[in-house]
Amino acid sequence: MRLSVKAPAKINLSLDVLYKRPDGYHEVKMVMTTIDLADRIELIPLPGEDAIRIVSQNRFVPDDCRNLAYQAAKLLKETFSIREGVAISITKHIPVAAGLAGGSSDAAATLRGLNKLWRLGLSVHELATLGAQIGSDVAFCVYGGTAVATGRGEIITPISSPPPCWVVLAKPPIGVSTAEVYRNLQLEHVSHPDVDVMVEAIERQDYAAICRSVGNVLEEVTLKKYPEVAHIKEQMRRFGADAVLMSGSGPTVFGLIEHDSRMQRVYNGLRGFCDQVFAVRLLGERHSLD
Ligand SMILES: C[C@](O)(CO)[C@H](O)COP(=O)(O)OP(=O)(O)OC[C@H]1O[C@@H](n2ccc(N)nc2=O)[C@H](O)[C@@H]1O
Ligand SMILES: Nc1ncnc2c1ncn2[C@@H]1O[C@H](COP(=O)(O)OP(=O)(O)OP(=O)(O)O)[C@@H](O)[C@H]1O
Repeated sequence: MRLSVKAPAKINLSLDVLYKRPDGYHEVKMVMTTIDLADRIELIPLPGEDAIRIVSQNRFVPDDCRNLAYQAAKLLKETFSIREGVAISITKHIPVAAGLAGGSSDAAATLRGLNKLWRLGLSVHELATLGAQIGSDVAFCVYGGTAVATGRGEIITPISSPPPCWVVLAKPPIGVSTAEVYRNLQLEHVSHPDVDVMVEAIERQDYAAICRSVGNVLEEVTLKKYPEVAHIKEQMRRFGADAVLMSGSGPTVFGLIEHDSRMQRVYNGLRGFCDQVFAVRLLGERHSLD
């Protein structure tokens, strides 16, 4: 039996960093939500072969132990002494190194899928705890939907999904190192978004208040190094997006837009000067994962 699993991207509607921890990670508080831009993971059993193989046509995706989906399969195999092999075919739609948690979502989808394929019977919480060993964003990606993430990002509290809207994404042709962005963050010099105000706006289903409350403390770091990200933000605003923000450590910028005609204008406008532009719906709900 082969299994197909959807691996959606995330955006950070609000991202605050509280302090740097003794273990080198940063304590964060953020609101994350899934969007309908997804990789497709296929899990294919390898009878009589105790191996993990990664298959991908995308030249930016490693096909060895550096791949986060590989690490997810290895973690389950080792933790539960599984002697079965699996090929993991990854069809990439999420841009790589974009701030959209593409690799993390592939790892999370692999955990969810192998839990079924190998009949492990693990709960979402157990899968998320395992996922956190692979990367800070993996726990959220296991849950999907909309959640507040705290700790280094691995403590997940699901919340209501925001009201539906369009999300237009634009990624300039640069890759950003998450570690470097955190390293260059000067906490005493940045303005902090109010994550609680965002959560309340979502709970009230107040679209205008959600748009007013978006904020990302990492934005200043990436904008300073890559002026093209600031340019995309300006253009997205000019074309009429209701709210504009960089996702995660960047460089992808997203715009929230309520009306179809406005979405079309923003999308077409950005296509004029940016290669990677997507217009997708906010998923927000957990049941949209499979
Ligand atoms: C920027 C975000 O994508 C927002 O959702 C995440 O905070 C980053 O999550 P991620 O890419 O899964 O990050 P990891 O792979 O765990 O860590 C990459 C590097 O980012 C830094 N890092 C990450 C998370 C965190 N809370 N504090 C950090 O300082 C660390 O230097 C770490 O070595
Ligand atoms: N399955 C995967 N898909 C894409 N990249 C992967 C994968 N596994 C490992 N990688 C590596 O991870 C690096 C970061 O890619 P990814 O797309 O996950 O970044 P990101 O979206 O910025 O992540 P985050 O938002 O979690 O910080 C890539 O440069 C690539 O070498």
